[in-house]
Amino acid sequence: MTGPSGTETPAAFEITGLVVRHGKVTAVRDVSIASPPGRVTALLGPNGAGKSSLLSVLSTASRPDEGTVRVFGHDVRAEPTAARRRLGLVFQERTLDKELSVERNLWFHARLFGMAREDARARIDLMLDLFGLADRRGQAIEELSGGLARRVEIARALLHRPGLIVLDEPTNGLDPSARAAVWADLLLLRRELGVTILYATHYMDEAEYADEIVILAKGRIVRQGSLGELKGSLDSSRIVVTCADHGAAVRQLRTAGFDALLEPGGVAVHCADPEALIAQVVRALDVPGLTLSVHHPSMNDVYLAAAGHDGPGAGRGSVITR
Ligand SMILES: Nc1ncnc2c1ncn2[C@@H]1O[C@H](COP(=O)(O)OP(=O)(O)OP(=O)(O)O)[C@@H](O)[C@H]1O
Repeated sequence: MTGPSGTETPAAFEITGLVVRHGKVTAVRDVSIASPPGRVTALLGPNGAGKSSLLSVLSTASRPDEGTVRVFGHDVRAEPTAARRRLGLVFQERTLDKELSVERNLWFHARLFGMAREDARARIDLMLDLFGLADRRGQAIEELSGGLARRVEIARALLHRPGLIVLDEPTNGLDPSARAAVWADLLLLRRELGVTILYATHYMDEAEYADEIVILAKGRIVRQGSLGELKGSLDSSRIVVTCADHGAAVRQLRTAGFDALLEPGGVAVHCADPEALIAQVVRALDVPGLTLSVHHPSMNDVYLAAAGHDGPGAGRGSVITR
């Protein structure tokens, strides 16, 4: 990738032709993904799709069976220590020492990464401030809520100034308000520190924070793109009509030239731009108790279509305009 000065700047991560096997199981099959610095990438996929196996190789915890993986230009196989120094990791299992204070946990991490005492002290203060943890510095981890402990883990992952933070299901087990707080932290990091983020999640709403979404199934990439691109690839925007006589509504709409379908929630008119057609749909109908609503595909529709299921409206016909 070319930097602002015209010099080549390495990708934050670059995964090429990655294959990961666990004995006879092939968990990741020929996956290639890259990210420039500063981008947020989400990995989605059902259980067993290969997300953790991919993140484990990227984090240098396990080795690739085939392909290459680089972190800021450092090959994880040839230069694992250099790659590791550019990485901040937050994994599913909690790795804080529960009996130690917030500050001691951060301190041990800083020393493990060879940070000088003065630098470590200043950086710990900065992270505690940034994450709203300054008044908790002396508290033992076991006294904190799950959401706060997760914040400490994220603060710790950032201490040694990594350019890339990798999170495997960072909000797993947290309640909705703690999840929202973790995401506020992550988006702040990106804004304030320009950190590149790669995360795996099962929550569809969390995928919407990403610039790039990669959906894996059975070890392969089945969809990839921005949220807008992925939603645009689905033909499931629609106007939904409910009224006292759905049969009459279908007949009237078809007479008017619309491709109307009777669906569980009412009568659907699938089209690329529902807002532009809604007035024509209203004019075509003469039925009691009429209500109309506009639906656009959600991340859930994208995910279900990619995982091989029919989402609401996925793959259905679009409107025939008059
Ligand atoms: N240590 C292991 N030994 C054997 N098989 C494994 C091991 N780790 C993962 N697998 C298998 O590899 C495949 C991919 O698993 P992986 O954990 O990478 O998927 P995942 O997408 O992270 O799933 P989840 O969302 O459940 O965490 C699965 O079939 C899994 O059973």
